[in-house]
Amino acid sequence: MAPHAEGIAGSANGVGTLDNHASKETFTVASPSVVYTDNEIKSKYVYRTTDVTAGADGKFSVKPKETLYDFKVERRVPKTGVMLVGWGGNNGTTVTAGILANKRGLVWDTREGQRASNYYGSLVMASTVKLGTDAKTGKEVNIPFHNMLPMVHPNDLVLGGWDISGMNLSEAMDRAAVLEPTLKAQVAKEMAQMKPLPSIYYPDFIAANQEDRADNVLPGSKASMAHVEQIRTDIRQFKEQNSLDSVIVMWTANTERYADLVEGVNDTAENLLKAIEAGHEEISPSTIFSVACVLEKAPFINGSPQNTFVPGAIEFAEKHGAFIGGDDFKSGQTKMKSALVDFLINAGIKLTSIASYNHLGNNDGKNLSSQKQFRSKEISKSNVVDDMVEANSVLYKEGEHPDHTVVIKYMPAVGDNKRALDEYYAEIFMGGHQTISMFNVCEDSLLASPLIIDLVLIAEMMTRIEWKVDGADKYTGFHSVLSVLSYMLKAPMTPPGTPVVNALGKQRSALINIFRACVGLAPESDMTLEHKLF
Ligand SMILES: NC(=O)c1ccc[n+]([C@@H]2O[C@H](COP(=O)([O-])OP(=O)(O)OC[C@H]3O[C@@H](n4cnc5c(N)ncnc54)[C@H](O)[C@@H]3O)[C@@H](O)[C@H]2O)c1
Ligand SMILES: O=P([O-])([O-])O[C@@H]1[C@@H](O)[C@H](O)[C@@H](O)[C@H](O)[C@@H]1O
Repeated sequence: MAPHAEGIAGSANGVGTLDNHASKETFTVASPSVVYTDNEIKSKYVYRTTDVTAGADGKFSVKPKETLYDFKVERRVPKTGVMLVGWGGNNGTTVTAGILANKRGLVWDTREGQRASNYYGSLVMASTVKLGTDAKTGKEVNIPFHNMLPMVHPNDLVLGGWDISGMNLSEAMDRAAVLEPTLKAQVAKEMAQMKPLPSIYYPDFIAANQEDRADNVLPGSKASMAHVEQIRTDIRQFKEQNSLDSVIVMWTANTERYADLVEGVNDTAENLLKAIEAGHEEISPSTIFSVACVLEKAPFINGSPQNTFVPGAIEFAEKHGAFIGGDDFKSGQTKMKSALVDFLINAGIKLTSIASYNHLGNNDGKNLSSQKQFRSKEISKSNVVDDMVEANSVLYKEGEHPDHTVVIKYMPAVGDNKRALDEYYAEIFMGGHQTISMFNVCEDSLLASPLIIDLVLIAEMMTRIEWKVDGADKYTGFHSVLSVLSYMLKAPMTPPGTPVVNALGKQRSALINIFRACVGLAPESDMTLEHKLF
Protein backbone atom coordinates (compact mmCIF):
# COMPACT_ATOMS: atom_id res chain seq x y z
CA MET A 1 0.00 0.00 0.00
CA ALA A 2 1.32 3.45 -0.79
CA PRO A 3 2.85 5.09 2.28
CA HIS A 4 0.11 7.04 3.86
CA ALA A 5 0.61 10.70 4.47
CA GLU A 6 1.52 11.20 8.08
CA GLY A 7 -0.25 14.37 9.01
CA ILE A 8 0.51 16.53 11.96
CA ALA A 9 -1.58 15.00 14.73
CA GLY A 10 -4.41 17.40 15.28
CA SER A 11 -3.70 17.73 18.96
CA ALA A 12 -1.36 19.80 21.05
CA ASN A 13 -0.65 16.88 23.34
CA GLY A 14 -0.04 14.36 20.59
CA VAL A 15 -2.33 11.66 21.97
CA GLY A 16 -5.14 12.24 19.54
CA THR A 17 -7.38 14.45 21.66
CA LEU A 18 -8.02 17.58 19.68
CA ASP A 19 -6.94 20.64 21.61
CA ASN A 20 -9.60 22.72 20.06
CA HIS A 21 -8.16 26.16 19.36
CA ALA A 22 -11.27 27.00 17.33
CA SER A 23 -12.17 30.65 17.32
CA LYS A 24 -13.62 31.77 20.60
CA GLU A 25 -17.08 33.21 19.98
CA THR A 26 -16.28 36.61 21.47
CA PHE A 27 -19.61 38.22 20.73
CA THR A 28 -23.32 37.52 20.51
CA VAL A 29 -25.59 39.54 18.26
CA ALA A 30 -28.59 40.81 20.20
CA SER A 31 -31.19 41.05 17.46
CA PRO A 32 -34.55 39.48 16.65
CA SER A 33 -33.00 38.67 13.26
CA VAL A 34 -30.37 36.39 14.77
CA VAL A 35 -31.10 33.09 16.53
CA TYR A 36 -28.45 30.97 18.23
CA THR A 37 -28.97 27.25 18.82
CA ASP A 38 -26.43 24.72 20.08
CA ASN A 39 -25.55 23.76 16.51
CA GLU A 40 -26.40 26.78 14.39
CA ILE A 41 -26.48 30.52 14.02
CA LYS A 42 -29.47 31.55 11.92
CA SER A 43 -29.85 35.09 10.67
CA LYS A 44 -32.18 37.12 8.53
CA TYR A 45 -30.29 39.61 6.41
CA VAL A 46 -31.58 42.47 4.27
CA TYR A 47 -29.26 42.67 1.26
CA ARG A 48 -29.46 46.18 -0.17
CA THR A 49 -28.30 46.86 -3.71
CA THR A 50 -28.96 49.53 -6.33
CA ASP A 51 -30.41 48.72 -9.72
CA VAL A 52 -29.29 51.12 -12.44
CA THR A 53 -31.05 51.43 -15.78
CA ALA A 54 -29.67 53.57 -18.60
CA GLY A 55 -32.39 55.67 -20.19
CA ALA A 56 -32.68 56.57 -23.90
CA ASP A 57 -31.54 60.06 -22.96
CA GLY A 58 -28.34 58.64 -21.50
CA LYS A 59 -29.45 59.38 -17.96
CA PHE A 60 -29.52 56.58 -15.40
CA SER A 61 -32.58 55.58 -13.47
CA VAL A 62 -31.47 54.33 -10.05
CA LYS A 63 -33.65 52.10 -7.92
CA PRO A 64 -32.75 50.82 -4.43
CA LYS A 65 -33.42 47.09 -4.12
CA GLU A 66 -33.81 44.89 -1.06
CA THR A 67 -33.56 41.08 -0.90
CA LEU A 68 -34.18 39.24 2.36
CA TYR A 69 -31.87 36.27 2.84
CA ASP A 70 -31.75 33.65 5.56
CA PHE A 71 -28.25 32.49 6.48
CA LYS A 72 -27.38 29.44 8.53
CA VAL A 73 -23.94 28.74 10.01
CA GLU A 74 -22.96 25.42 11.55
CA ARG A 75 -21.26 26.25 14.86
CA ARG A 76 -19.46 22.95 15.40
CA VAL A 77 -15.86 23.33 14.25
CA PRO A 78 -14.83 20.13 12.43
CA LYS A 79 -11.53 18.30 12.73
CA THR A 80 -10.03 19.36 9.44
CA GLY A 81 -7.25 17.96 7.31
CA VAL A 82 -5.32 19.67 4.54
CA MET A 83 -3.75 17.69 1.73
CA LEU A 84 -1.20 19.69 -0.22
CA VAL A 85 -0.33 18.75 -3.78
CA GLY A 86 3.35 19.65 -3.89
CA TRP A 87 3.75 19.07 -0.14
CA GLY A 88 7.52 18.71 -0.50
CA GLY A 89 7.94 22.12 -2.09
CA ASN A 90 9.01 25.44 -0.64
CA ASN A 91 5.44 26.45 0.25
CA GLY A 92 4.41 22.99 1.41
CA THR A 93 7.34 22.49 3.77
CA THR A 94 7.22 26.07 5.03
CA VAL A 95 3.52 26.08 5.89
CA THR A 96 3.87 22.68 7.57
CA ALA A 97 6.81 23.80 9.70
CA GLY A 98 5.02 27.06 10.46
CA ILE A 99 1.91 25.34 11.76
CA LEU A 100 4.00 22.89 13.79
CA ALA A 101 5.96 25.77 15.31
CA ASN A 102 2.80 27.70 16.18
CA LYS A 103 1.14 24.62 17.63
CA ARG A 104 4.11 24.16 19.95
CA GLY A 105 4.74 27.84 20.59
CA LEU A 106 8.33 27.56 19.40
CA VAL A 107 10.89 30.33 19.65
CA TRP A 108 14.28 30.22 17.95
CA ASP A 109 17.50 32.21 17.84
CA THR A 110 18.53 34.32 14.89
CA ARG A 111 21.34 36.82 14.34
CA GLU A 112 18.87 39.56 15.25
CA GLY A 113 17.83 37.81 18.45
CA GLN A 114 14.98 35.47 19.38
CA ARG A 115 11.97 35.06 17.12
CA ALA A 116 8.61 33.56 18.10
CA SER A 117 6.03 31.68 16.08
CA ASN A 118 3.20 33.75 14.61
CA TYR A 119 0.72 33.83 11.77
CA TYR A 120 1.73 37.20 10.35
CA GLY A 121 0.54 37.61 6.76
CA SER A 122 -2.66 35.69 7.42
CA LEU A 123 -5.75 37.85 6.94
CA VAL A 124 -7.74 35.43 9.12
CA MET A 125 -5.23 35.05 11.95
CA ALA A 126 -3.39 38.37 12.02
CA SER A 127 -5.83 41.03 10.83
CA THR A 128 -8.76 42.58 12.66
CA VAL A 129 -12.15 43.78 11.53
CA LYS A 130 -14.41 46.48 12.91
CA LEU A 131 -17.26 44.85 14.83
CA GLY A 132 -18.95 48.14 15.69
CA THR A 133 -18.56 51.10 18.03
CA ASP A 134 -18.58 51.11 21.80
CA ALA A 135 -22.11 52.06 22.88
CA LYS A 136 -20.72 54.29 25.64
CA THR A 137 -17.53 55.82 24.23
CA GLY A 138 -18.31 55.68 20.51
CA LYS A 139 -14.83 54.25 19.93
CA GLU A 140 -14.31 51.56 17.27
CA VAL A 141 -14.37 47.98 18.55
CA ASN A 142 -12.15 45.75 16.41
CA ILE A 143 -11.81 41.98 16.76
CA PRO A 144 -9.57 39.37 15.11
CA PHE A 145 -11.11 38.31 11.81
CA HIS A 146 -10.79 34.72 13.03
CA ASN A 147 -13.44 35.44 15.66
CA MET A 148 -16.10 36.67 13.25
CA LEU A 149 -17.43 33.13 12.80
CA PRO A 150 -16.65 29.75 14.44
CA MET A 151 -13.58 28.93 12.34
CA VAL A 152 -11.01 26.17 12.46
CA HIS A 153 -7.75 27.18 14.11
CA PRO A 154 -4.66 26.45 11.97
CA ASN A 155 -2.97 24.86 14.99
CA ASP A 156 -5.58 22.10 14.74
CA LEU A 157 -5.07 21.37 11.06
CA VAL A 158 -3.81 17.90 10.16
CA LEU A 159 -1.50 18.10 7.16
CA GLY A 160 -0.64 15.57 4.49
CA GLY A 161 -0.32 15.47 0.76
CA TRP A 162 1.44 14.36 -2.36
CA ASP A 163 4.65 15.14 -4.17
CA ILE A 164 6.42 13.74 -7.23
CA SER A 165 9.54 14.04 -5.09
CA GLY A 166 9.68 11.37 -2.42
CA MET A 167 11.89 13.35 -0.06
CA ASN A 168 10.58 13.42 3.52
CA LEU A 169 9.50 16.80 4.72
CA SER A 170 12.53 17.45 6.89
CA GLU A 171 14.94 16.91 4.00
CA ALA A 172 12.58 18.83 1.70
CA MET A 173 12.54 21.70 4.18
CA ASP A 174 16.34 21.76 4.01
CA ARG A 175 16.15 21.65 0.21
CA ALA A 176 13.76 24.63 0.27
CA ALA A 177 16.23 26.70 2.34
CA VAL A 178 13.52 29.02 3.61
CA LEU A 179 13.58 28.68 7.41
CA GLU A 180 16.29 29.39 10.01
CA PRO A 181 18.34 26.31 11.04
CA THR A 182 17.51 26.96 14.71
CA LEU A 183 13.82 26.65 13.87
CA LYS A 184 14.22 23.73 11.49
CA ALA A 185 16.14 21.79 14.17
CA GLN A 186 13.10 21.94 16.46
CA VAL A 187 10.66 20.48 13.91
CA ALA A 188 12.99 18.25 11.90
CA LYS A 189 12.26 15.05 13.80
CA GLU A 190 8.51 15.31 13.37
CA MET A 191 8.79 16.41 9.76
CA ALA A 192 11.14 13.54 8.95
CA GLN A 193 8.19 11.25 9.68
CA MET A 194 6.12 12.96 7.01
CA LYS A 195 6.45 11.48 3.53
CA PRO A 196 4.43 12.72 0.59
CA LEU A 197 2.20 10.27 -1.20
CA PRO A 198 3.24 9.42 -4.76
CA SER A 199 1.58 11.72 -7.24
CA ILE A 200 0.48 12.03 -10.82
CA TYR A 201 3.25 13.10 -13.21
CA TYR A 202 2.60 14.04 -16.82
CA PRO A 203 6.01 15.43 -17.84
CA ASP A 204 4.66 17.66 -20.60
CA PHE A 205 2.79 19.88 -18.14
CA ILE A 206 5.73 21.14 -16.10
CA ALA A 207 9.24 22.17 -17.03
CA ALA A 208 11.60 19.44 -18.19
CA ASN A 209 14.03 20.68 -15.52
CA GLN A 210 11.73 19.15 -12.89
CA GLU A 211 12.33 15.60 -14.08
CA ASP A 212 15.18 14.95 -11.66
CA ARG A 213 12.78 15.40 -8.74
CA ALA A 214 10.22 12.96 -10.05
CA ASP A 215 11.08 9.81 -8.09
CA ASN A 216 7.72 9.39 -6.32
CA VAL A 217 5.20 9.04 -9.14
CA LEU A 218 2.17 6.87 -9.85
CA PRO A 219 2.40 4.54 -12.85
CA GLY A 220 1.12 6.12 -16.09
CA SER A 221 2.19 9.33 -17.79
CA LYS A 222 -1.20 10.52 -19.04
CA ALA A 223 -4.77 10.91 -17.84
CA SER A 224 -6.57 7.82 -16.57
CA MET A 225 -9.48 7.04 -14.29
CA ALA A 226 -7.02 4.93 -12.31
CA HIS A 227 -5.32 8.17 -11.32
CA VAL A 228 -8.64 9.72 -10.32
CA GLU A 229 -9.47 6.67 -8.22
CA GLN A 230 -6.03 6.59 -6.58
CA ILE A 231 -6.31 10.23 -5.50
CA ARG A 232 -9.82 9.51 -4.18
CA THR A 233 -8.47 6.55 -2.21
CA ASP A 234 -5.66 8.71 -0.82
CA ILE A 235 -8.15 11.32 0.37
CA ARG A 236 -10.42 8.73 1.97
CA GLN A 237 -7.52 6.97 3.70
CA PHE A 238 -6.10 10.26 5.00
CA LYS A 239 -9.51 11.19 6.36
CA GLU A 240 -10.00 7.81 8.02
CA GLN A 241 -6.48 7.46 9.45
CA ASN A 242 -6.68 10.88 11.08
CA SER A 243 -10.35 10.65 12.13
CA LEU A 244 -11.13 13.79 10.20
CA ASP A 245 -14.51 15.39 9.62
CA SER A 246 -13.36 17.21 6.50
CA VAL A 247 -10.44 17.50 4.10
CA ILE A 248 -9.40 20.49 2.00
CA VAL A 249 -7.05 19.88 -0.93
CA MET A 250 -4.72 22.62 -2.15
CA TRP A 251 -2.55 22.67 -5.29
CA THR A 252 0.78 24.19 -4.35
CA ALA A 253 2.69 22.05 -6.83
CA ASN A 254 4.57 23.41 -9.82
CA THR A 255 2.93 25.74 -12.28
CA GLU A 256 1.66 23.74 -15.24
CA ARG A 257 1.39 24.89 -18.84
CA TYR A 258 -2.10 25.91 -19.92
CA ALA A 259 -4.23 23.07 -21.21
CA ASP A 260 -5.70 23.68 -24.65
CA LEU A 261 -9.47 24.06 -24.48
CA VAL A 262 -10.68 21.41 -26.88
CA GLU A 263 -14.33 20.98 -27.83
CA GLY A 264 -15.43 17.44 -27.07
CA VAL A 265 -12.53 16.96 -24.61
CA ASN A 266 -12.66 19.42 -21.70
CA ASP A 267 -15.59 21.67 -22.62
CA THR A 268 -18.21 19.78 -20.60
CA ALA A 269 -18.25 17.56 -17.51
CA GLU A 270 -19.32 14.57 -19.55
CA ASN A 271 -16.62 15.05 -22.18
CA LEU A 272 -13.98 15.62 -19.51
CA LEU A 273 -14.72 12.24 -17.90
CA LYS A 274 -14.63 10.57 -21.30
CA ALA A 275 -11.33 12.27 -22.12
CA ILE A 276 -9.84 11.06 -18.84
CA GLU A 277 -11.00 7.52 -19.55
CA ALA A 278 -9.45 7.81 -23.02
CA GLY A 279 -6.15 9.09 -21.63
CA HIS A 280 -6.31 12.35 -23.56
CA GLU A 281 -3.01 14.25 -23.66
CA GLU A 282 -4.63 17.62 -22.79
CA ILE A 283 -5.84 16.56 -19.35
CA SER A 284 -3.41 17.89 -16.73
CA PRO A 285 -2.53 16.39 -13.35
CA SER A 286 -4.17 19.34 -11.61
CA THR A 287 -7.43 18.74 -13.47
CA ILE A 288 -7.29 15.07 -12.46
CA PHE A 289 -6.94 16.23 -8.84
CA SER A 290 -9.90 18.56 -9.23
CA VAL A 291 -12.11 15.73 -10.55
CA ALA A 292 -11.06 13.41 -7.73
CA CYS A 293 -11.67 16.08 -5.10
CA VAL A 294 -15.11 16.88 -6.48
CA LEU A 295 -16.03 13.20 -6.29
CA GLU A 296 -14.82 13.13 -2.66
CA LYS A 297 -16.57 16.44 -1.87
CA ALA A 298 -13.20 17.81 -0.76
CA PRO A 299 -12.89 21.52 -1.62
CA PHE A 300 -10.03 21.92 -4.10
CA ILE A 301 -8.09 25.18 -4.41
CA ASN A 302 -5.52 25.96 -7.10
CA GLY A 303 -2.62 28.05 -5.78
CA SER A 304 -0.94 28.12 -9.17
CA PRO A 305 -1.81 30.06 -12.34
CA GLN A 306 -2.59 27.29 -14.82
CA ASN A 307 -6.14 26.74 -16.12
CA THR A 308 -6.80 23.68 -13.97
CA PHE A 309 -10.48 24.46 -14.01
CA VAL A 310 -11.25 23.97 -17.65
CA PRO A 311 -14.96 24.47 -18.44
CA GLY A 312 -15.66 20.76 -18.00
CA ALA A 313 -14.05 20.79 -14.54
CA ILE A 314 -16.17 23.75 -13.44
CA GLU A 315 -19.35 22.12 -14.74
CA PHE A 316 -18.36 18.89 -12.97
CA ALA A 317 -17.99 20.73 -9.66
CA GLU A 318 -21.31 22.51 -10.16
CA LYS A 319 -23.09 19.25 -10.92
CA HIS A 320 -21.76 17.70 -7.72
CA GLY A 321 -22.25 20.77 -5.54
CA ALA A 322 -18.55 20.65 -4.66
CA PHE A 323 -16.35 23.66 -3.93
CA ILE A 324 -13.42 24.77 -6.09
CA GLY A 325 -11.31 27.92 -6.01
CA GLY A 326 -8.28 29.58 -7.54
CA ASP A 327 -6.07 30.68 -9.19
CA ASP A 328 -2.52 31.53 -8.12
CA PHE A 329 -1.64 32.77 -4.63
CA LYS A 330 -1.41 36.57 -4.55
CA SER A 331 1.57 36.89 -2.28
CA GLY A 332 3.89 39.81 -2.91
CA GLN A 333 4.49 41.73 -6.12
CA THR A 334 0.94 41.29 -7.39
CA LYS A 335 -0.69 41.95 -4.03
CA MET A 336 1.20 45.25 -3.87
CA LYS A 337 0.13 45.96 -7.48
CA SER A 338 -3.56 45.35 -6.83
CA ALA A 339 -3.44 47.72 -3.84
CA LEU A 340 -1.37 50.43 -5.55
CA VAL A 341 -3.38 50.40 -8.78
CA ASP A 342 -6.60 50.54 -6.72
CA PHE A 343 -5.24 53.61 -4.92
CA LEU A 344 -3.88 55.41 -7.99
CA ILE A 345 -6.92 54.98 -10.22
CA ASN A 346 -9.39 55.73 -7.42
CA ALA A 347 -7.38 58.87 -6.72
CA GLY A 348 -8.02 59.93 -10.32
CA ILE A 349 -4.39 59.41 -11.34
CA LYS A 350 -4.06 57.98 -14.84
CA LEU A 351 -1.73 55.03 -14.69
CA THR A 352 -0.22 54.64 -18.15
CA SER A 353 2.38 51.94 -17.70
CA ILE A 354 3.32 49.18 -15.27
CA ALA A 355 6.66 47.40 -15.58
CA SER A 356 6.84 44.35 -13.33
CA TYR A 357 10.15 42.54 -13.17
CA ASN A 358 11.27 39.99 -10.67
CA HIS A 359 13.95 37.39 -10.23
CA LEU A 360 14.03 34.50 -7.83
CA GLY A 361 16.12 31.43 -7.28
CA ASN A 362 13.80 28.79 -5.85
CA ASN A 363 12.47 25.74 -7.63
CA ASP A 364 9.34 27.66 -8.60
CA GLY A 365 11.58 30.10 -10.44
CA LYS A 366 13.40 27.16 -12.02
CA ASN A 367 10.12 25.73 -13.29
CA LEU A 368 9.02 29.17 -14.51
CA SER A 369 12.24 29.53 -16.50
CA SER A 370 10.49 27.33 -19.03
CA GLN A 371 8.43 29.46 -21.43
CA LYS A 372 5.17 27.49 -21.31
CA GLN A 373 5.08 27.56 -17.51
CA PHE A 374 6.09 31.24 -17.45
CA ARG A 375 3.19 31.98 -19.82
CA SER A 376 0.73 30.66 -17.23
CA LYS A 377 2.22 33.02 -14.65
CA GLU A 378 2.41 35.96 -17.06
CA ILE A 379 -1.33 35.70 -17.66
CA SER A 380 -2.26 35.66 -13.97
CA LYS A 381 0.11 38.53 -13.17
CA SER A 382 -1.11 40.66 -16.05
CA ASN A 383 -4.90 40.59 -15.66
CA VAL A 384 -4.95 41.92 -12.13
CA VAL A 385 -5.61 45.57 -13.14
CA ASP A 386 -8.43 45.01 -15.65
CA ASP A 387 -11.45 45.66 -13.42
CA MET A 388 -9.99 48.81 -11.88
CA VAL A 389 -9.18 50.28 -15.29
CA GLU A 390 -12.56 49.38 -16.79
CA ALA A 391 -14.35 50.98 -13.81
CA ASN A 392 -12.92 54.43 -14.55
CA SER A 393 -14.29 55.84 -17.82
CA VAL A 394 -13.04 59.30 -16.89
CA LEU A 395 -9.41 58.24 -17.18
CA TYR A 396 -9.70 55.46 -19.76
CA LYS A 397 -11.63 55.28 -23.00
CA GLU A 398 -13.36 52.01 -23.93
CA GLY A 399 -10.65 49.39 -24.39
CA GLU A 400 -7.84 51.71 -23.26
CA HIS A 401 -5.49 50.38 -20.58
CA PRO A 402 -1.99 50.96 -19.21
CA ASP A 403 1.00 49.33 -20.87
CA HIS A 404 1.84 46.33 -18.69
CA THR A 405 4.81 44.03 -18.90
CA VAL A 406 5.75 41.09 -16.67
CA VAL A 407 9.25 39.66 -16.55
CA ILE A 408 10.44 36.78 -14.37
CA LYS A 409 14.03 35.58 -14.33
CA TYR A 410 15.55 32.58 -12.57
CA MET A 411 18.61 33.55 -10.54
CA PRO A 412 19.51 30.66 -8.21
CA ALA A 413 21.71 32.80 -5.96
CA VAL A 414 18.78 34.63 -4.33
CA GLY A 415 16.84 31.45 -3.52
CA ASP A 416 13.36 32.04 -2.14
CA ASN A 417 14.03 35.75 -1.53
CA LYS A 418 12.44 37.06 -4.71
CA ARG A 419 13.47 40.54 -5.83
CA ALA A 420 10.54 42.43 -7.34
CA LEU A 421 11.28 45.68 -9.17
CA ASP A 422 8.28 47.66 -10.34
CA GLU A 423 7.79 50.98 -12.07
CA TYR A 424 4.39 52.68 -12.15
CA TYR A 425 4.18 55.60 -14.54
CA ALA A 426 1.15 57.90 -14.50
CA GLU A 427 -0.27 61.11 -15.93
CA ILE A 428 -1.25 63.67 -13.34
CA PHE A 429 -2.73 67.17 -13.37
CA MET A 430 -2.10 69.43 -16.38
CA GLY A 431 0.38 67.24 -18.25
CA GLY A 432 2.49 66.26 -15.30
CA HIS A 433 3.78 62.77 -14.62
CA GLN A 434 4.34 60.65 -11.56
CA THR A 435 6.83 57.77 -11.53
CA ILE A 436 6.75 55.30 -8.65
CA SER A 437 9.68 52.86 -8.51
CA MET A 438 9.59 50.02 -6.03
CA PHE A 439 12.14 47.45 -4.93
CA ASN A 440 10.32 44.77 -2.98
CA VAL A 441 12.22 41.81 -1.54
CA CYS A 442 9.57 39.14 -1.07
CA GLU A 443 10.47 36.01 0.89
CA ASP A 444 8.09 34.15 -1.37
CA SER A 445 7.23 31.08 0.70
CA LEU A 446 6.90 33.07 3.93
CA LEU A 447 4.41 35.32 2.13
CA ALA A 448 2.52 32.47 0.46
CA SER A 449 2.25 30.12 3.45
CA PRO A 450 -0.19 32.34 5.44
CA LEU A 451 -2.30 32.59 2.28
CA ILE A 452 -2.50 28.81 2.14
CA ILE A 453 -3.80 28.89 5.70
CA ASP A 454 -6.35 31.60 4.89
CA LEU A 455 -7.58 29.76 1.80
CA VAL A 456 -8.03 26.56 3.81
CA LEU A 457 -9.78 28.20 6.78
CA ILE A 458 -12.14 30.25 4.63
CA ALA A 459 -12.92 27.42 2.22
CA GLU A 460 -13.69 25.16 5.19
CA MET A 461 -15.90 27.86 6.74
CA MET A 462 -17.81 28.20 3.48
CA THR A 463 -18.75 24.50 3.68
CA ARG A 464 -20.63 25.34 6.91
CA ILE A 465 -22.60 28.30 5.58
CA GLU A 466 -25.93 27.89 3.82
CA TRP A 467 -28.47 30.41 2.56
CA LYS A 468 -31.97 30.72 1.19
CA VAL A 469 -34.18 33.53 0.04
CA ASP A 470 -36.54 34.26 2.91
CA GLY A 471 -39.63 32.08 2.59
CA ALA A 472 -37.96 29.43 0.43
CA ASP A 473 -38.12 25.83 1.67
CA LYS A 474 -34.55 24.65 1.47
CA TYR A 475 -31.16 26.07 2.36
CA THR A 476 -28.34 25.61 -0.12
CA GLY A 477 -24.62 26.27 -0.27
CA PHE A 478 -22.78 29.10 -2.02
CA HIS A 479 -21.96 28.56 -5.67
CA SER A 480 -19.31 25.90 -6.30
CA VAL A 481 -16.77 28.48 -7.46
CA LEU A 482 -15.66 30.21 -4.26
CA SER A 483 -15.05 33.73 -5.53
CA VAL A 484 -15.02 34.82 -1.87
CA LEU A 485 -11.38 33.59 -1.86
CA SER A 486 -10.31 36.30 -4.31
CA TYR A 487 -8.30 38.37 -1.82
CA MET A 488 -5.70 35.57 -1.65
CA LEU A 489 -5.53 34.97 -5.41
CA LYS A 490 -4.04 36.73 -8.44
CA ALA A 491 -6.54 35.47 -10.99
CA PRO A 492 -9.69 34.95 -8.94
CA MET A 493 -12.15 32.46 -10.34
CA THR A 494 -15.79 33.49 -10.30
CA PRO A 495 -18.98 31.63 -11.16
CA PRO A 496 -19.28 31.55 -14.97
CA GLY A 497 -20.63 34.84 -16.33
CA THR A 498 -20.00 36.86 -13.17
CA PRO A 499 -17.51 39.73 -12.96
CA VAL A 500 -13.94 39.37 -11.66
CA VAL A 501 -12.94 41.83 -8.94
CA ASN A 502 -9.20 42.32 -8.40
CA ALA A 503 -9.26 45.55 -6.37
CA LEU A 504 -7.76 44.45 -3.08
CA GLY A 505 -9.95 46.70 -0.91
CA LYS A 506 -13.16 45.45 -2.52
CA GLN A 507 -12.05 41.84 -2.16
CA ARG A 508 -11.43 42.23 1.56
CA SER A 509 -14.69 44.12 2.13
CA ALA A 510 -16.67 41.46 0.31
CA LEU A 511 -15.24 38.72 2.50
CA ILE A 512 -15.75 40.61 5.75
CA ASN A 513 -19.28 41.74 4.90
CA ILE A 514 -20.35 38.23 3.88
CA PHE A 515 -19.13 36.97 7.26
CA ARG A 516 -20.99 39.88 8.93
CA ALA A 517 -24.17 38.96 7.04
CA CYS A 518 -23.91 35.42 8.42
CA VAL A 519 -24.50 36.85 11.88
CA GLY A 520 -27.10 39.35 10.69
CA LEU A 521 -24.84 42.41 10.78
CA ALA A 522 -25.03 45.19 8.17
CA PRO A 523 -21.98 45.76 5.95
CA GLU A 524 -19.32 47.97 7.51
CA SER A 525 -19.66 51.23 5.54
CA ASP A 526 -17.15 53.39 7.43
CA MET A 527 -19.64 56.25 7.14
CA THR A 528 -19.49 56.87 10.91
CA LEU A 529 -22.45 59.22 10.67
CA GLU A 530 -22.63 58.97 14.46
CA HIS A 531 -19.50 61.11 14.47
CA LYS A 532 -20.75 63.57 11.86
CA LEU A 533 -24.42 64.20 12.49
CA PHE A 534 -24.67 65.87 15.83
N1 LIG B 1 5.08 33.22 -3.16
C1 LIG B 1 5.00 32.01 -3.63
O1 LIG B 1 5.71 31.13 -3.24
C2 LIG B 1 3.95 31.74 -4.68
C3 LIG B 1 3.04 32.74 -5.02
C4 LIG B 1 2.08 32.47 -5.98
C5 LIG B 1 2.03 31.22 -6.57
N2 LIG B 1 2.93 30.28 -6.22
C6 LIG B 1 2.82 28.99 -6.87
O2 LIG B 1 2.76 27.96 -5.90
C7 LIG B 1 3.34 26.78 -6.43
C8 LIG B 1 4.35 26.23 -5.44
O3 LIG B 1 5.34 27.19 -5.21
P1 LIG B 1 6.67 26.68 -4.45
O4 LIG B 1 7.55 27.86 -4.27
O5 LIG B 1 6.30 25.88 -3.26
O6 LIG B 1 7.28 25.72 -5.58
P2 LIG B 1 8.21 24.45 -5.40
O7 LIG B 1 8.74 24.14 -6.76
O8 LIG B 1 9.15 24.63 -4.28
O9 LIG B 1 7.18 23.31 -4.96
C9 LIG B 1 6.36 22.64 -5.89
C10 LIG B 1 6.36 21.18 -5.52
O10 LIG B 1 5.44 20.51 -6.37
C11 LIG B 1 5.96 19.25 -6.68
N3 LIG B 1 5.20 18.78 -7.84
C12 LIG B 1 5.32 19.14 -9.13
N4 LIG B 1 4.38 18.51 -9.86
C13 LIG B 1 3.63 17.77 -8.99
C14 LIG B 1 2.51 16.92 -9.12
N5 LIG B 1 1.95 16.68 -10.31
N6 LIG B 1 2.00 16.34 -8.01
C15 LIG B 1 2.56 16.58 -6.80
N7 LIG B 1 3.65 17.36 -6.61
C16 LIG B 1 4.16 17.95 -7.69
C17 LIG B 1 7.44 19.49 -6.88
O11 LIG B 1 8.17 18.29 -6.71
C18 LIG B 1 7.72 20.49 -5.75
O12 LIG B 1 8.11 19.83 -4.56
C19 LIG B 1 3.96 27.18 -7.77
O13 LIG B 1 3.08 26.85 -8.82
C20 LIG B 1 4.04 28.69 -7.68
O14 LIG B 1 3.99 29.34 -8.93
C21 LIG B 1 3.89 30.49 -5.29
O1 LIG C 1 2.25 37.25 -5.98
P1 LIG C 1 3.49 37.64 -6.72
O2 LIG C 1 4.63 38.01 -5.86
O3 LIG C 1 3.21 38.63 -7.81
O4 LIG C 1 3.89 36.36 -7.58
C1 LIG C 1 5.08 35.66 -7.48
C2 LIG C 1 5.88 35.97 -8.70
O5 LIG C 1 6.32 37.30 -8.61
C3 LIG C 1 7.05 35.04 -8.77
O6 LIG C 1 7.79 35.31 -9.94
C4 LIG C 1 6.56 33.60 -8.83
O7 LIG C 1 7.63 32.77 -8.85
C5 LIG C 1 5.75 33.28 -7.61
O8 LIG C 1 5.18 32.00 -7.81
C6 LIG C 1 4.65 34.23 -7.41
O9 LIG C 1 3.66 34.00 -8.38
